[in-house]
Amino acid sequence: MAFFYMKMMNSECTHGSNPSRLFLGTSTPLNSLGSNPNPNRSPINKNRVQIPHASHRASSYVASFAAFAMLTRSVANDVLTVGKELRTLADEFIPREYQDYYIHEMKKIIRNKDSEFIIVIDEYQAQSNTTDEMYQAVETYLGTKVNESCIRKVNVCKNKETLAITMNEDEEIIDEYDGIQVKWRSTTKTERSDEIKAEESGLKLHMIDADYHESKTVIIDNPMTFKTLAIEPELKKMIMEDLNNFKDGKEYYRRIGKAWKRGYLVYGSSGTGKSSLIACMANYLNYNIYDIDLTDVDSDSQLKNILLEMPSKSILVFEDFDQLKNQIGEKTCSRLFNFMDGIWSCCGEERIFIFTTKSINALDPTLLRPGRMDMHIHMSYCTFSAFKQLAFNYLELEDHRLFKRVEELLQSVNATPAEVAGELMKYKKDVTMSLEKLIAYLEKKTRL
Ligand SMILES: Nc1ncnc2c1ncn2[C@@H]1O[C@H](COP(=O)(O)OP(=O)(O)OP(=O)(O)O)[C@@H](O)[C@H]1O
Repeated sequence: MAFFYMKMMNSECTHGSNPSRLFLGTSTPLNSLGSNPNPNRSPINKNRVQIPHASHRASSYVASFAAFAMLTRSVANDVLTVGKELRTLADEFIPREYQDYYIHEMKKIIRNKDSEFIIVIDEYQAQSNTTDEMYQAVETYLGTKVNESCIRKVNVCKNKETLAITMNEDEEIIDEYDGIQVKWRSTTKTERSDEIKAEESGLKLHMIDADYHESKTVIIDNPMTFKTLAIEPELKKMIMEDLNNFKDGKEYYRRIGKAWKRGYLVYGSSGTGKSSLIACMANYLNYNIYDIDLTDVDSDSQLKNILLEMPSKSILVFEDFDQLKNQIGEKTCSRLFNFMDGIWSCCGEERIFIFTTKSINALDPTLLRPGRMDMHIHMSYCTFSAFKQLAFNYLELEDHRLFKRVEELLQSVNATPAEVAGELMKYKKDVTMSLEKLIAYLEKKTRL
């Protein structure tokens, strides 16, 4: 078994010149200790585990590492008794708030027989921009293991009057813990930094399953912005102001003692732009969208793990919640609400929850309870001002003699923005023809 300790540039961080990230991983399937690992397989692409950021003293983490090695060994020795072993060892060694997390991860690894995995430890905590204690603990520990014959970097820690000797790049350290040989490696080469660059290049939709594997990540090319979204201008203004207040609200939320999160209920018929609004919000805030599959969630800790795994600056979407609720059942639903309202909601910051539904009447009143959803957004059928926005988007048209007729028709017929956009797109080279076709379409609807 080998652990990898990788140091790498982290373009997410804004601190100093070389913020780092540690990777601690196995290169051997845990259930087959002693078998030959494939040296060509990079551990970077395997199960990735982001350690929840620290609030404990460094010594807890050293204990966690020790426990981790023991857990790994117990898994390798006896898979059948692993559940019990994990719980006992976790009780003994792992800080309480991380126990479920560790156990969940270990079980995941065991289920996946050919598993390799990595634990990622960032040098800086994303939310508070302070140095991560676990990172420091490992770095200090490795400082005692380095090969003294090498010339190396010595860090003088401000305020601490201590010298920290750190590993050189690409240096390997063979270590042993309780009979298990481990290898630490430090490197600046980073597949992860390429990944991060890719992440930064577009709006991403992450689909997370109940085992909170990030099962699929799709880069969505949805350029919808508040400039192009066709809704009533007052509503647009209200949503944008709300998002601005939320984004700048760190101090405010802290002062009033509330978790820095916001819930939106977006409702309206199919084609009124609910998904477009979500894409628009994500583009505006530069957040990623997480589409979470809750159908297989069957315990509190599983749900907690999924939700705690969500990074800050994320939008968690529960689409067609009335239907989803039928699939996931009452229990999961109330677990979700409890999470959102309860103490756990304070873990993680800058999170937006969006629930959508085609019919607000089909929703459980508990979701509509005051204080649960901060804002209810009704996506209406196409109004005249929404039509003008669509005409501008699709035909670059600000005014036309046929607008009057379209306005009259939209007052008496329910047409969604998607329907109107569809008609406008058909003859985009001839604007008059395009409007005439739209008018014919709306007139036909009035007769239905
Ligand atoms: N308000 C809108 N502004 C601009 N374009 C819109 C709007 N509503 C719908 N569209 C257009 O119609 C398409 C479909 O809309 P969208 O998927 O956002 O509707 P929806 O309400 O989420 O529908 P569903 O409930 O069926 O998922 C969008 O890709 C967009 O091109």
